[in-house]
Amino acid sequence: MIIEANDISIRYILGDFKDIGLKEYVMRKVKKNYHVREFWAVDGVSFSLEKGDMVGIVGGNGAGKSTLLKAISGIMVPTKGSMKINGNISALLELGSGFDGDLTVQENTFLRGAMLGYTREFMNEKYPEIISFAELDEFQDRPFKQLSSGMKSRLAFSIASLVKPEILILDEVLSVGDGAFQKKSEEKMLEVINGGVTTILVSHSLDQIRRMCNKVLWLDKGKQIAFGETEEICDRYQEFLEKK
Ligand SMILES: Nc1ncnc2c1ncn2[C@@H]1O[C@H](COP(=O)(O)OP(=O)(O)OP(=O)(O)O)[C@@H](O)[C@H]1O
Repeated sequence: MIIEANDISIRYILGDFKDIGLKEYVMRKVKKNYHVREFWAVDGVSFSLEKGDMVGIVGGNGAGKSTLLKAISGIMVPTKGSMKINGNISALLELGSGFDGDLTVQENTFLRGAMLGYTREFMNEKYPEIISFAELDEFQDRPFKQLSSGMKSRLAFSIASLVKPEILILDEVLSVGDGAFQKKSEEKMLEVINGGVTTILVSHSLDQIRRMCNKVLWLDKGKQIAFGETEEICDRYQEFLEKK
C-alpha cells in the first residue's frame, strides 16, 4: 500500500487572530466579543492506493479536494484520522507557489529540485529534459516573474513529473497551458503512471478522469460520497450532475 487514508477529517478555524489580525483580536478580546467558528472542510474520508494507481478526485466547488491534497502532501496535518504515506511525494498544488520571482528559470528549477529533496547531481542530469519539455530553452536565464502564467505552469508541471517521484499530486494542472501542451502533458502523465508512479489528480474534467484514472474519489461538502472504479463512479457522478 502506497497511501492509506483512514477516516481523515480536516478542520479550519474561522475568525481566529490569523484571519482578523492581532489588533482586532485584542480589541474583541477586551470587549469580550471574540468568537471562533470551526468548519470541517474534509469529514471522514478513507481510501487506499497501490503502486501505479491513478486516482481522480471529483466534486463541486468547496468539496474539500484541495484541502485533502494538502493533507496528503504533508502541508497540513489532518485534525482527525491517520494518513500513511510510503514514498517520496512531488506535489504540484497552487501554480507558481514555491518559485521565487526574482531568480531565473534555471535557478528556480534547481531550487524546486532541492525542495523536493533531490541532489544537485540528479538535477544537473534532469535539467535539460525539464527545460526542453517545458519549451523554455530560450527563457532559462530570465527572471521567473517575466514568464507568462502558461509558461510558469509548464515549468511547474515539467519539474514535478520529470523528477521521478513515487507519488505525484496534481491539482487542476493538466488543464493549464495551451491545447498542444495539454495533450503533451497528458501523454507524459500516462508515461509516468506506466512507470509505476502513484498519481492523485484533481480535475473538473470528467472526460480527462475517464481517460487517465483507474480509481475515483468523489467528495461533496467535505463528505466522501464514493471511492471505487473509474467507470462506475464517473457514471454516478455524471448522473448526479445532470439531475442538479
Ligand atoms: N484556509 C482556509 N480557511 C477556512 N476555510 C477554508 C480555507 N481553505 C478552504 N476553506 C474552505 O474549505 C472548503 C473546502 O475548500 P477546498 O479548497 O478544499 O475545496 P475544493 O474542492 O478544492 O474546491 P474548488 O473546486 O472550488 O477548488 C471550502 O468551503 C472553503 O471555503
